[in-house]
Amino acid sequence: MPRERSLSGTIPSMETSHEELKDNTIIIVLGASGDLAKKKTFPALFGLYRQGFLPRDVKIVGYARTKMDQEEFHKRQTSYIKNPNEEPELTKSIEEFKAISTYVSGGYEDGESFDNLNRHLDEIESAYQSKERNRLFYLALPPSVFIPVAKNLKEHCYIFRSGVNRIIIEKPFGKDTASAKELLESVKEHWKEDETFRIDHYLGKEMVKNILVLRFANVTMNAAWDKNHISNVQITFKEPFGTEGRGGYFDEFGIIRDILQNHLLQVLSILTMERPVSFAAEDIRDEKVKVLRAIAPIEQSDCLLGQYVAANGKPGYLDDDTVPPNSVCPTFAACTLWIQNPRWEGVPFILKAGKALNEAKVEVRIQFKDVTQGIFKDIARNELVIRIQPSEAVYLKMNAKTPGLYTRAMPTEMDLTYKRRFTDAKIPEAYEALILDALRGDHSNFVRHDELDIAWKIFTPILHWIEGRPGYGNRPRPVPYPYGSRGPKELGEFIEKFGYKRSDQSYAWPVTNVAAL
Ligand SMILES: NC(=O)C1=CN([C@@H]2O[C@H](COP(=O)(O)OP(=O)(O)OC[C@H]3O[C@@H](n4cnc5c(N)ncnc54)[C@H](OP(=O)(O)O)[C@@H]3O)[C@@H](O)[C@H]2O)C=CC1
Ligand SMILES: O=C1O[C@H](COP(=O)(O)O)[C@@H](O)[C@H](O)[C@H]1O
Repeated sequence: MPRERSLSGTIPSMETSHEELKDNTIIIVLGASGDLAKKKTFPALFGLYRQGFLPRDVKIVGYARTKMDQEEFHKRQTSYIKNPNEEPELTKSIEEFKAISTYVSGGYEDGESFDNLNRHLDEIESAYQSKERNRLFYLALPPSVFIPVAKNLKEHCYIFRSGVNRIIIEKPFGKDTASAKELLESVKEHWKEDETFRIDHYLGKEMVKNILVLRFANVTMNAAWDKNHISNVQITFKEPFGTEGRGGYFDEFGIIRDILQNHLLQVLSILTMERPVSFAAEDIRDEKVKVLRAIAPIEQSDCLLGQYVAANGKPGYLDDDTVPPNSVCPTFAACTLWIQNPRWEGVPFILKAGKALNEAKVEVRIQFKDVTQGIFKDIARNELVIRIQPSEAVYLKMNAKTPGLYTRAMPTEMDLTYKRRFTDAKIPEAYEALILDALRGDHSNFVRHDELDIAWKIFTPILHWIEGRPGYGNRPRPVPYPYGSRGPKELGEFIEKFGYKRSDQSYAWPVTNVAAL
């Protein structure tokens, strides 16, 4: 098994398996009756299967408590697969996908159910020509059963000889530093770090993966990537729908645990880490950990919390029957983080996320400092925007001379919109990319245990404050914002406080009519 050297030259304590699972592999999806499996896992598996990326003769086994026959399982398994017959040049059909998929029902706590699952797996494997057997377990399950399932899989379904076992775990990985530690330790009792793949699906998104290339493959970008050139950074997640139907789950977690502590912090770490020695998983993750360790726990005064209320015919958060009345759970949060290292000292990183907002958008907006005034006055700042979704794009807002017989600057942009630039490219779904990485044994885009620990240390104090734990000061009340709005009305002032300047010069995209200026 190859080992990688870390930056400091020492061998990391965890071993990293790069073995690609090619033959004799079963992918077992636990929680196969649930939402995640239906909406993300099975469509991603089908996407990989039809493009020929799954191991030869792969089999898929669904496992959950719900009792259903194979037909019902196949119906659910394929219910979110859009246009399965599109792209006829791809060889595999949805019928073939169903044919390689079977279902076993059983509980999560009792060993007997897992013995039953194991018998089913043994039966599939009895047809193999060689001794090698590989099992990839995907836990599409609520965290309350992670520990018993990880234990039962190890005790009842693990292959001890001639094969590779891997386990994929979905967030949330705990609720604060202490609970995450407990969860990590319990899973570690049964599964080694190199067998464990902790998914943060934002790490599988094309534009998030692009950040390292944009930064380190371009001298121009890299040269301006520090406190001397950058004034402030916003990493924004906006969803145009509320928590309707999911309020019970959401209320226990809130927007900070749902989005900021994992997805946005991961983006931040890639955006700000130093150049890794190589693209090897441990080199990348070592650098991410280093920068995360330089971030101080978030201050209460650096937070703006909101909760949506009914507007435009849409219900408020508290109108959901599954939400406790008077809940003060934030559905919007903006939190400013500070990195205490020589590159980033003094640059505010504003992480903001909200449900029930005016649009669907995830982007990174890097605002550069003012140019020297004198020959220019009130000129717009440069902004580099990396739009993660929808419609992947990178654009640099920059000033140019207004065409014609004027000497006047105007805001315009250099625009790399993916669908225009790469007309025939198929951008993979995040889950497709990550499941393929797990099959290849590549941990680069998965969360290492120490990353997680530091991520929780940054957020735990404000989470305890929001929960009203003793010793954290007065419990905050989120400010209301209307469903479908940009968020709390206080947001503009909050962002300005950290240096963001909204240009009042007219900016028109995609076309500027000079005659109308
Ligand atoms: N390749 C492409 O597709 C390109 C597209 N464009 C388009 O051009 C338009 C302008 O681009 P851009 O300047 O980047 O984006 P926006 O004008 O949408 O947003 C700029 C910033 O201002 C904030 N903002 C937006 N509306 C308000 C408001 N009413 N009051 C206060 N703050 C506000 C936004 O915050 P928040 O998001 O939190 O509301 C964001 O931080 C956009 O529609 C963009 O999509 C431009 C260049 C290239
Ligand atoms: O993890 C989560 O992410 C989704 C948003 O994912 P995206 O890929 O559609 O951007 C969010 O809706 C959900 O609340 C959260 O748990």
